[in-house]
Amino acid sequence: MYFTRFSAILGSSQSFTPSSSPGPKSLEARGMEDNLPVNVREYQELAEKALPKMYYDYINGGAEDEHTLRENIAAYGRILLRPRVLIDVSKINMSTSLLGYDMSSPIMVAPTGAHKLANPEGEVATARAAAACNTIMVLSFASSCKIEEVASSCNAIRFYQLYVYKRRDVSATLVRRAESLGFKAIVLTVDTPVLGRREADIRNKMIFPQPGNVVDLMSLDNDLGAEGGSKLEQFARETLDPSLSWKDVEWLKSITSLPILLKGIVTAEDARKAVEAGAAGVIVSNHGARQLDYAPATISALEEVVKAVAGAVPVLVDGGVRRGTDVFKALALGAKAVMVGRPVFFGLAARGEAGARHVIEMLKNELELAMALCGCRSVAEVTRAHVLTEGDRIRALL
Ligand SMILES: Cc1cc2nc3c(=O)[nH]c(=O)nc-3n(C[C@H](O)[C@H](O)[C@H](O)COP(=O)(O)O)c2cc1C
Ligand SMILES: CC(C)CC(=O)C(=O)O
Repeated sequence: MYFTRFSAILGSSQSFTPSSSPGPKSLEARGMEDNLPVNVREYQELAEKALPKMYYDYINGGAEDEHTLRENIAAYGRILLRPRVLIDVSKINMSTSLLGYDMSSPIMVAPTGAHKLANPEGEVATARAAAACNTIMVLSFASSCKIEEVASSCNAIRFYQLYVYKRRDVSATLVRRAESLGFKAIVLTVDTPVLGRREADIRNKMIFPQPGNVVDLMSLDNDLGAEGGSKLEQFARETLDPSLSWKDVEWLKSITSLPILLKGIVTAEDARKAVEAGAAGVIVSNHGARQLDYAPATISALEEVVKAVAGAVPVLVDGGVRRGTDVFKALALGAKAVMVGRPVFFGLAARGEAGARHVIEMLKNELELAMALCGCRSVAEVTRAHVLTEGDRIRALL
């Protein structure tokens, strides 16, 4: 259905094939080929046309007034760049590594649930796109595809995102499966003890397909939502454990030897606790503004967390990254890497695996350009001095 709608938009003969000489200079990488979207915003427009409203609203929406949703993007816009000139930028190296795993750039795929809402191939297509871009994908606990299908779809470095369910055995089983299937880390999401209030989903009576991994492990009420409202909300109420606390990090450590990253931290206090608890990494995230409205924009919270962590573990950030310059700003403020959620989902909805891949490649190309124009030849050369934040401007006036 999605492809039929999309074909009408883009022409059914269009397909994105990787350039034989990949690199920032190729026309395709610059998005100059006929009709291909040239930026994330255009992919979002295509996704909106391709998807049923209920699914587009689920993917795009945020919590309550969507203040934080707007802020996640707007706060990037308030950070200015301080380019340095007359530096030889004929060679730019964007590569980096996380927990010892190499990536071609500091742009990773955030865990987002239910990719079959966007494309029949679901997370298998996303995983292939991430693998083609040599980056790490974090597979959602709420994936449509089974973890085994994704693991066997391609040779890539993958992390596994975990929700702690009331049924601890279900969470524990999936952690063990991830470990045995070669996933390299567990990303424990800590900002969702209960689901945020997503009013578009409530209005649309959002139907959330049961996640592929969960179907066999527990019986869920198929008639969720019979009283109206969002089925996702009822699914979350049935499954998520609101008693999740710091002691559960200990529990998780007791059932896996994989490194554990905590996703959903936006304060210095919690960042310090995460390090004390033995986290191997901290992910500054507000869940794409889908949980607590009026939580800070993640790029505004990043520096506080980076300072609190003081280099003990890597800090990642997600939320609102739509441009390579956003990635650059996050690096300058101390992030080891960024994760992108909706942009990849939009690419997948618009053009399947090719679209998801093109979105990541576009962001990489934009980052490369930003680095060149700021005089940075490697990610290590991107420093705090390359950005001017609102805080900097206020301090300069005092
Ligand atoms: C449709 C959708 C589904 C998501 N599902 C999950 C999930 O299953 N687990 C999780 O930890 N975060 C989930 N997230 C949050 C993302 O991991 C990430 O924090 C967020 O999308 C980043 O913001 P961005 O979409 O602006 O890039 C989801 C986000 C979206 C948009
Ligand atoms: C609660 C999950 C099932 C999905 C999720 O994390 C999300 O929609 O933000």
